[in-house]
Amino acid sequence: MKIGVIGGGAWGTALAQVAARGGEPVLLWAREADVVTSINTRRENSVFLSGVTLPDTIRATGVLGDLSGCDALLVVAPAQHVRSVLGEIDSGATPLVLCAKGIEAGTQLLVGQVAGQVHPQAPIAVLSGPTFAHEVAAGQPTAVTLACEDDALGTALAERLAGPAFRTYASNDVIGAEIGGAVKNVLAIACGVVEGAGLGQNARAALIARGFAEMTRFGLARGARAETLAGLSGLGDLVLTCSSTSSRNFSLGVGLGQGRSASEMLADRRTVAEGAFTAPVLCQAASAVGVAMPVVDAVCALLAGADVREVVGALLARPLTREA
Ligand SMILES: NC(=O)C1=CN([C@@H]2O[C@H](COP(=O)(O)OP(=O)(O)OC[C@H]3O[C@@H](n4cnc5c(N)ncnc54)[C@H](O)[C@@H]3O)[C@@H](O)[C@H]2O)C=CC1
Ligand SMILES: O=C(CO)COP(=O)(O)O
Repeated sequence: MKIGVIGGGAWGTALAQVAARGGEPVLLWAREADVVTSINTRRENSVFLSGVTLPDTIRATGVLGDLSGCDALLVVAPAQHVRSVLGEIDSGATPLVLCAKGIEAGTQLLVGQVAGQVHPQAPIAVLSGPTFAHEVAAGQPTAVTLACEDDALGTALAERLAGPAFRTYASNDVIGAEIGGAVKNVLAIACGVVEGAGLGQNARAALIARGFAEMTRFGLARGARAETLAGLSGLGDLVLTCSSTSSRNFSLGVGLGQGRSASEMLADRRTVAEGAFTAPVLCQAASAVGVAMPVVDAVCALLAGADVREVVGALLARPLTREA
């Protein structure tokens, strides 16, 4: 199965390396000419994943049409750009494996649903889980969910991408796998705020648990299965990104907690903090299905410039309620 990768950021590059581990050729499309040059001439993506030597079997291209001979495409562009990038490629019925984590602004669609609209003939799969790109690239043990409604295709993809230190768990809950990854990015911002504002470890643990309750309520309302949300792509990824400054979303939250403005921190950065884009869409999507997400609402308020102490005070002052 020849794999193509759409997106030459840190995660697309690490996944190209995963796919190339058995010696198979992998073609990676990158939007930036300097990324294409860096990979093809220096065997390194010095822009988004510096310090990692890539094998000769990974070739980069700036031409999306070059991917047309691939048997499956990993889609690793940021969530808000998936529609436009996929719109530029004529991949027919080639399976698309969505690896971005987010909800599209305007439509409130998960990226797999966006891909299904743009390429109705293509089988859709989702790869998601607790996966910092630099750890995967370093060959450190990692496990992911590979979700696909077509069990045979899902199993084939899971086997193709698995490696000695990269375990893939097959699932057919595509929506569940996507919702975990999208929602945890917003909750990671909240946990970063706790860190930045010095609110303590009790608060962070409470946010992870109550955030997981919000993820579960929203996920069930959108058709996810509870066991998927409690698995690698949900709770697993939530715990990872809510406890590490390696997470861009957590780090953005740390800055917010220290009183910095989101727009200042997001201006001019080349790397993506998906939670900042997902948060406002998630607030609307939750309200559309009648689900309360107070932590997500608080993140939206902070991203819009509200005062940290006031937002935290308002969260704590809500009427007492039952846990479940
Ligand atoms: N970095 C990580 O550890 C992981 C990232 N992800 C997800 O993978 C997706 C991609 O993230 P990264 O590879 O980390 O990105 P990155 O932050 O390393 O790089 C930014 C990416 O955004 C792309 N980009 C910027 N503007 C664009 C535009 N107008 N159109 C198309 N692409 C554009 C760049 O080409 C580049 O590929 C995100 O949804 C992220 O949540 C998932 C798991 C792990
Ligand atoms: O999704 C990730 C790890 O699973 C990466 O998290 P950040 O985008 O917050 O860095």
